[in-house]
Amino acid sequence: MDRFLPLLLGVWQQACRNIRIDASAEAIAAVLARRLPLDHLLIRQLDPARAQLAMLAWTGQHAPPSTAETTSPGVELEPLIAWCGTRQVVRGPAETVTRRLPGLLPAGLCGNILAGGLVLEGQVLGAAILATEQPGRFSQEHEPMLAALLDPLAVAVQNDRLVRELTALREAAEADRAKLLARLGRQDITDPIVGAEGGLREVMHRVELVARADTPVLILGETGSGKEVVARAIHGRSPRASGPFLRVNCGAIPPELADSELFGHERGSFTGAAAQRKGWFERADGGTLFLDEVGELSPAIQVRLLRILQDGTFQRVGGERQLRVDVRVVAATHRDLGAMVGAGQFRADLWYRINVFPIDLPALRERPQDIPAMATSFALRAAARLGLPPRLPTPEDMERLLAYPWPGNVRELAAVIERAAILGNGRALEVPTALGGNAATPAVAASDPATTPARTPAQKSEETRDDTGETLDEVVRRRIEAALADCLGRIEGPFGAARRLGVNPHTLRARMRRLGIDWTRFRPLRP
Ligand SMILES: Nc1ncnc2c1ncn2[C@@H]1O[C@H](COP(=O)(O)OP(=O)(O)OP(=O)(O)O)[C@@H](O)[C@H]1O
Repeated sequence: MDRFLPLLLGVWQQACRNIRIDASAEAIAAVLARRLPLDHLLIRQLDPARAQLAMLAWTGQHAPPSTAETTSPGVELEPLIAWCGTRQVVRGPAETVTRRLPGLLPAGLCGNILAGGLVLEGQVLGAAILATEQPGRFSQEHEPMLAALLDPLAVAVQNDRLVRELTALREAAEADRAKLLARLGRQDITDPIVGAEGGLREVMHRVELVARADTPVLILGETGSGKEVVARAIHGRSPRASGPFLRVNCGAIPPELADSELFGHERGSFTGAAAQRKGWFERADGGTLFLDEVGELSPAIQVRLLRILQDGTFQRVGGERQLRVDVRVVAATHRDLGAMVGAGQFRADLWYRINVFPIDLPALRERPQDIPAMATSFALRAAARLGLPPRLPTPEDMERLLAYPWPGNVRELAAVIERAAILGNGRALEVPTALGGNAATPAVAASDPATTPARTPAQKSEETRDDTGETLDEVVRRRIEAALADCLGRIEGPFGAARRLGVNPHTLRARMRRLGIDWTRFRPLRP
């Protein structure tokens, strides 16, 4: 073995330096040619599971134009796979080797052959074939030499295989991403921030200031005003941008699961904990964790959160080990956390910790100058998502949009524009119908919207009916119908009527049955 050491070292170096097999085969062949008679080095890949044999590399002057040759039909691969597994070296004229191991040599290869199987961690990968065009040039002393070289050659094949797998996975992930973005009508996963130069100028200034620091940020704003968009902007401009950005809706986690959701659990730590699970903090390691609706966390979780914010350590539920993560926390709430602290509902020490750098996000009605650009951007996005020709709001539409107080903020505006696009079906944007009669008249808009408390469309219909003399059932019917119209007939889910009305979907369905309300009437595209 010692006499092959310089050769072996040279081949290992080339196998490790070159990731793709065509490059490593060329480099290895050049090293081998200094010690061996060699015209061609061939690397064949064997896939025992699919019974496939393919040519990975073929070096030398008379290499074939393509190395894509695969198994000839009818070739029985079992004996070849078994031989590769033994890692024995064969030597002899091409015809003799072919008779002994059918399928090993590609058609057209003649001369003298030295070949051995490539195996890594017990898995048969393929075979390496050394060939000279003149007969009889390999001798017995070359056999142990090739046997010693089979390991680095197997590593070269494995590197190539792993790179191909990674490339295929990356391409599949990119294709999925492109497909999903096309369905969302976007070019990029991050939302373009409309209004960055307008109503959000001050917000974006604060985002730029804080992004590069690693301090916690607290974003304060009404529901749907764009708190997540701002949190993503902070992450995207921070040194953690290439790390994960994860959003947790603290209000949606059942209190009894909050501990395990945020910090993970060990296997068997409670009934149903069948396997170990990483919590949100661990999954966000190296990135940003966006704790939305942070005011909804229970007092017990607030204590644990304070600890992880103070020293970065935590324990999984049922675990004894102290774990450490490097996570930046961006929290958000639509609640008045200061008042909650005063009322004893939120820990003062946690509030000080997350309130280092608050960002106040104005409600949409406080920045009407952004509405035209947003409506246009959402109209284009809706058209792309729905596969319709782009239709933009008319000046009259803009007036209506500007007159409406947008209690649901940007999210509501996006939903109205999408509804308008669906209703218009590519001909126009049906903004008046999409606003569903809820749009404030210019007279209403003239009353100072900034001082008008946010009202849902359903709330507004409630206010006007007092003097109409409606029965209770009629009132309920009107509210349900208004919510269904707003939610395009959807009952369940985050954008469903049940959520909007604050009732359980089962309760809503039961009421609808009793009142004879047919949700299909509210679906925009009825067959
Ligand atoms: N400035 C903006 N430019 C473009 N789109 C925006 C902007 N602000 C918000 N949006 C869009 O409005 C919708 C709601 O935004 P986002 O989810 O960030 O609001 P939020 O305040 O986090 O809501 P919630 O309080 O319900 O968690 C999203 O679809 C988002 O893309």
